[in-house]
Amino acid sequence: MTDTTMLQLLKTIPYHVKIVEVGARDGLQNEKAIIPTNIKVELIELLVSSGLSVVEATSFVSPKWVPQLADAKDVLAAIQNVEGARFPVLTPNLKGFEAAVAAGAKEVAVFPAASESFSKANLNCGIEDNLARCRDIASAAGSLSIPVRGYISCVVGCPLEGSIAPEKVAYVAKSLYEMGCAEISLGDTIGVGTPGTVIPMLEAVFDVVPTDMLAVHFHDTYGQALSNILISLQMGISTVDSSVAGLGGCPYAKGATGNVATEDVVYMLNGLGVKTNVDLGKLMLAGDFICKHLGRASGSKAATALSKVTSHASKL
Ligand SMILES: CC(C)(COP(=O)([O-])OP(=O)([O-])OC[C@H]1O[C@@H](n2cnc3c(N)ncnc32)[C@H](O)[C@@H]1OP(=O)([O-])[O-])[C@@H](O)C(=O)NCCC(=O)NCCSC(=O)C[C@@](C)(O)CC(=O)[O-]
Repeated sequence: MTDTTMLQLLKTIPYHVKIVEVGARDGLQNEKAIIPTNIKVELIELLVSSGLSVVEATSFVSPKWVPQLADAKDVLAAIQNVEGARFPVLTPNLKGFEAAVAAGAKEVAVFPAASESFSKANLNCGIEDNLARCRDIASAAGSLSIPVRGYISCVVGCPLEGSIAPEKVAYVAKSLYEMGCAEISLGDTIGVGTPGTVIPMLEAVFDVVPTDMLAVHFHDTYGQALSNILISLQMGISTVDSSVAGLGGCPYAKGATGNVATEDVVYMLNGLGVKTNVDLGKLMLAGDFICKHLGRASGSKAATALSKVTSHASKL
């Protein structure tokens, strides 16, 4: 292939991609054994030192629903002086928002679903009631100049309802946009999407929200995340959520495995010549650190392969 053909194929890919690291929140929320706060804090510090500029830190949700993140206040307190990144936190209602602000949060995220059944399973209320809660948070955040990210779960498929129509996603995206969300992240919560379902979903959302306000959030249950990210980049998306070592899974989405691994995303973007400002070697140290603590192998194919190459090379 000539350089010109390659450039033609890649010309719509952005020059720079912002990675939103969700490992410390989405990655850990499903872990059964409670992880000590100092381990979470050290993970966040290692992630920041790899160059990641947005590291989602925790959630101010009910500890009865997500026991793993019951130490949200302590995590935020411990990272107050960590510089170099923003630390958004999830807030499902005003109670969570107020607790987050009191703990020092400077950015929050609301998280409605495009599926009525998943909304009830995850938040104990339907889409409309939850959007009303999101509006309350957006309004309270607006008066404190706190930016709000809006996540939409189940953008192509739901563990309870199956396929989700693109119009449903566009409806929730428009609602989040109109209430003033600064960024809207489109989540394939159970990782069932392929470019065949992601393209029509993105097209529907592009009709109602400016493309530069959108992010994509893929779980890798069916091994489709990188192809879904690539097609999203080709369609103009330049913000990608991912989780170090591919940690993750939603406690209310049975069977869903981890998020796409940040190391795999960075490896692909490096290969495409796209800037991320993330040092892959330092990112792998963060992945090693948390995998050692969890006592399991990394879910990142790139990190696994690169560490074998490195240990092989060191023996030569
Ligand atoms: C929304 C609720 C709270 C409703 O849960 P509920 O049971 O209906 O709440 P409630 O208002 O009846 O309160 C029940 C108890 O929770 C307390 N409570 C109430 N709110 C809070 C709060 N904010 N922080 C701390 N405590 C809280 C409240 O004070 C009360 O305590 P009690 O009187 O029984 O001792 C619950 O359903 C909840 O916390 N859900 C969150 C579940 C969750 O975090 N799921 C994972 C998120 S991941 C996701 O959604 C997908 C995403 C974003 O990653 C994208 C993707 O992957 O695609």
